[in-house]
Amino acid sequence: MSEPAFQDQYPDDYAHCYGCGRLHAEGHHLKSYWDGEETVCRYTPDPKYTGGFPGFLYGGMIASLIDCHGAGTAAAAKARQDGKPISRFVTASLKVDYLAPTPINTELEIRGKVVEIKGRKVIVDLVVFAAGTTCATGTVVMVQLKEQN
Ligand SMILES: CCCCCCCCCCCCCCCC(=O)SCCNC(=O)CCNC(=O)[C@H](O)C(C)(C)COP(=O)(O)OP(=O)(O)OC[C@H]1O[C@@H](n2cnc3c(N)ncnc32)[C@H](O)[C@@H]1OP(=O)(O)O
Repeated sequence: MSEPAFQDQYPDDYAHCYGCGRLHAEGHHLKSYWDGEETVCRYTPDPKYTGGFPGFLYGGMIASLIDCHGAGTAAAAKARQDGKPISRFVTASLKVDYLAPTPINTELEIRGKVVEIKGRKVIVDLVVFAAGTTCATGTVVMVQLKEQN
């Protein structure tokens, strides 16, 4: 992973996201990278993000992981296709299926796969793994900001 994370390539004006903006003082600072044709993001949730009972992550945080890694994946895929620097995408649609409880204090692996790039729209499928178990899957529709096109 010698290339900078996708999020570390966002222009400064677009790097303030709570989930993944490098310039957000209190955010999660998620980092996404290429891994062959897929993308990967690793994150170990803190117990303060506990869900309904101890030891497990709350669903909103899982959605955030899918959302922000999906946005990074869309931006990187569009940049790679067009041979241009990374630009900023926003979430138009976010779907999550929760398949198994997701532990905290365990490194999670979020993997992304591009389904479609059409104009400013990129669709990405995502999977959240914990110690080899598939905990959640998701699909996002990301749209490139017009001023970034
Ligand atoms: C980052 C900070 C920037 C700040 C400086 C700039 C400000 C500029 C405001 C941007 C807002 C930022 C918000 C904060 C960033 C988040 O926190 S991201 C999480 C929350 N997301 C949002 O708040 C996004 C709110 N939604 C929107 O702004 C607009 O609906 C969108 C998503 C930009 C799309 O609008 P649009 O650019 O007019 O795109 P549009 O031509 O309608 O659609 C493009 C394609 O996407 C498809 N599409 C659109 N919506 C959907 C949907 N819901 N489901 C499925 N497909 C869809 C369309 O069908 C179309 O597909 P094709 O026909 O080409 O196949």
